[in-house]
Amino acid sequence: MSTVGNSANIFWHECPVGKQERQKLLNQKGCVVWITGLSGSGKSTLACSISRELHSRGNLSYVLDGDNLRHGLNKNLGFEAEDRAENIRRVGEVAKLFADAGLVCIASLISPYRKDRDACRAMLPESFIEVFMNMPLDLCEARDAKGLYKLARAGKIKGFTGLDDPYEPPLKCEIELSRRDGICPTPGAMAGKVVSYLEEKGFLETK
Ligand SMILES: Nc1ncnc2c1ncn2[C@@H]1O[C@H](COP(=O)(O)OS(=O)(=O)O)[C@@H](OP(=O)(O)O)[C@H]1O
Ligand SMILES: Nc1ncnc2c1ncn2[C@@H]1O[C@H](COP(=O)(O)OP(=O)(O)O)[C@@H](O)[C@H]1O
Repeated sequence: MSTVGNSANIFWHECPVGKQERQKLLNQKGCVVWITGLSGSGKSTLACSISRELHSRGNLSYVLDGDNLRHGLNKNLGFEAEDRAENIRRVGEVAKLFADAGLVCIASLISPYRKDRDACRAMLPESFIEVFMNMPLDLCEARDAKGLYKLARAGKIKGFTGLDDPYEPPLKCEIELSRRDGICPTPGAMAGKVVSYLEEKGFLETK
């Protein structure tokens, strides 16, 4: 019997079919690809490109997109630091479940605070791949695909990441994606780099 957080008198129940059996069935190893970066840096586009590439290779993946999850699981959270921290904690726990199911879980969230990302990493030793979308603020703002930078500049959105809210870039991540000679690689090229990394590390087969 244990107490975890506010849950007292709880018991962990083991099931006969575990992660190893699921991985053998899927011929892949569960892991979490965690994509972090500013709004407009290309996180969602990359996440979908990775998922498409994995699908074409016969690997099962699932995308957890910050924006999308805020329509349901995280609809009770705002953008204050503590809400962003809870957002990342919650998504980290869900991602861990997907990895335990044997999937390649692709999480794409701004996830601005290093300590929050590191807490997710600590939940997934040896199976957490942090991908930093290192695109400068001026590029993200020039894109402004959702018009949010314009609204933030006009004072209609307070605490917008990169403008009047912090973003702490990774100090040490598995993969850093950035422009080359001022040119942004295509989503396909970036997805290829991530998938090659997963292959090299043995996540895409168990046989
Ligand atoms: N204040 C503020 N700051 C940053 N982003 C904002 C904000 N308000 C709304 N949005 C929209 O929310 C998306 C980011 O949600 P996340 O869950 O990824 O954010 S976080 O990880 O909790 O910081 C983000 O989506 P992306 O552009 O895909 O990153 C925005 O569309
Ligand atoms: N590799 C890329 N090259 C050029 N434009 C891109 C690339 N990736 C994303 N974009 C564009 O940038 C904008 C933001 O992309 P998105 O994936 O929504 O970013 P985020 O999820 O980080 O907010 C979109 O208009 C998208 O088409």
